[in-house]
Amino acid sequence: MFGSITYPRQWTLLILHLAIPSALFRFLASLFPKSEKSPIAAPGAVPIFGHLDALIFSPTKLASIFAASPKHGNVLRLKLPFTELWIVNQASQILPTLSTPKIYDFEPMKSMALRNIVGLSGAALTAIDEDNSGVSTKPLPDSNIHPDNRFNYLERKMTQDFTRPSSHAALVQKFSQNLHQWVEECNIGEEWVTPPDLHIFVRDILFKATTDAFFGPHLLRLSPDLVEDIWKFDQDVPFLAKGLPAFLKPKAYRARARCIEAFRKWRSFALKNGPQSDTLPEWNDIFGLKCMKLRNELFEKTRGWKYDEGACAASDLAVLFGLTSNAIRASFWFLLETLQSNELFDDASKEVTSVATSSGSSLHIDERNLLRLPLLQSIYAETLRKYVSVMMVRKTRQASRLGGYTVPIGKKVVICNYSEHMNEALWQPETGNDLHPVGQFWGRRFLSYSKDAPNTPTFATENLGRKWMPFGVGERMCPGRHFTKHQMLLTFALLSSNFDIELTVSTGNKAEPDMTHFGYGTMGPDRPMPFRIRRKFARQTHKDSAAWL
Ligand code: HEM
Repeated sequence: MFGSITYPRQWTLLILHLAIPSALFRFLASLFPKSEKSPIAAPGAVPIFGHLDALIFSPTKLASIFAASPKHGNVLRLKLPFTELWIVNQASQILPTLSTPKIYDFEPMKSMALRNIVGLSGAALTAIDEDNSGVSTKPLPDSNIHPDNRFNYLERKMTQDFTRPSSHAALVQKFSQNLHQWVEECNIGEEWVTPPDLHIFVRDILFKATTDAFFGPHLLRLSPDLVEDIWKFDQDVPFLAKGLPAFLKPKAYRARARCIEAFRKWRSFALKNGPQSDTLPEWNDIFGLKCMKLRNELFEKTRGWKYDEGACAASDLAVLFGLTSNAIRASFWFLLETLQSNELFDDASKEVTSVATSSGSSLHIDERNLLRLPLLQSIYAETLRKYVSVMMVRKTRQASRLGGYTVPIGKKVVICNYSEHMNEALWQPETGNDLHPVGQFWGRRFLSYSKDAPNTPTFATENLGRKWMPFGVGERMCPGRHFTKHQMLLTFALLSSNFDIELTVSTGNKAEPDMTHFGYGTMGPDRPMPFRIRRKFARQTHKDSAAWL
């Protein structure tokens, strides 16, 4: 109905509408002296609008503000016309902030994300907002919520059931089985074929393998277009997250509505045909992982959720988004970066060979040992260091001391892993001449060489938690991190050992991160990466040991 607003005049009106009252408020506030010292403003603020331009229109500028911020202090202010966020840098401030949920609360931010990104509203959202008991087993001290109404705690507990060892084992086993099946059955033969983009290629394989493993095969069977719609929705998540009105970008809202509809369809099918909870296996092909059924049982018990199929479907969409968005892009970057260096690719392939055997007609990878390979782990860690940027936002539940300042109640603080990941001072290599600036990918950055065994490096984990934080830190640290690592390493292992893959891009035409996703997780590539691919060996001919790799 409406076209997306891209006209400068309309944007200007919108901004003035937002900015003038707040500028007036700031002027009045400035007449009264402040008693507390505030942190200095982050670089790049302009009069009246502060950092609004960077936050809304210029993610590249925002990225440089975060990258430069550690030089200016541990705590800085990101100024907006009507509010401000405090940026928190350096492990000494970040770790306590993210590990003290009774002061730094994630729930209001999660509620805002669910409202803006997946469109949750009404009584379902109220159940989230009214629960101030936190997500630990023990409710927060100032909460008087009845244990049965601790929706946020219970929903998180049911969802994170997928991290229980036997549930995780079922997930990775299904994922691995799906990926092996794709390798066996895809129509890539021994002649070169030339798909137009490595990212789309990897994305499509992994999306199906992962989604079928988590939700069972019926979600995509009932709604095959979800394979496309999810990425249209994903592309516009940064727009949706800002809570701007629908008429500015109707296509974003339409893609989201189609994704939610796909979950409605699946839920109606699964609820009719799924197993009862007293006989719940770890995985079944109707509901997928047990956690999806457990979540649904909670929805059925909770006021505001019980009869709201739209809310349940929207919440399931949030799970799919968390499951696929970041990890799949990261798997693509892992493969791309390794393909871009012959030396790195050869060494990484040798490592894969060391844990591979052929059994009958198919390749067997010892996945447990795959996850321990030092170079592969280093490439995985470097991929996440370079390509993940997540803004972790918290709201203070009470006043507190932070980096020498008093942070008042109700203040939003933001931690972005990118500030640490791009802080040159933290990432100097041990060997002085061998410099690898933080802006460049260096697959061996996380290897440690000992004097006794200089040719057998290990994966360096010392002090890692103080500077490498793609999955966050503390209570809300990502529960999908183990699956992500499994996915990234296995994808590389299976693709590199079964296929010859060559990039066909012209020299210098290297994909860079698409900064429109800055702050929202793993950034995608900013351009297509054409390539060619052929099967290494004819199907059904893997007879002997891994010598053919
Ligand atoms: C490269 C891959 C991934 C990255 C970089 C990533 C990053 C993160 C980060 C930084 C957080 C914490 C946010 C905060 O503290 O504000 C988080 C939370 C979360 N992630 Fe991931 N994630 C990835 C993959 C996954 C996967 C595969 C899943 C599987 C479902 C997942 C599910 C979740 C969930 C459910 C939470 C919320 C945890 C809670 O409420 O306590 N993530 N993720």
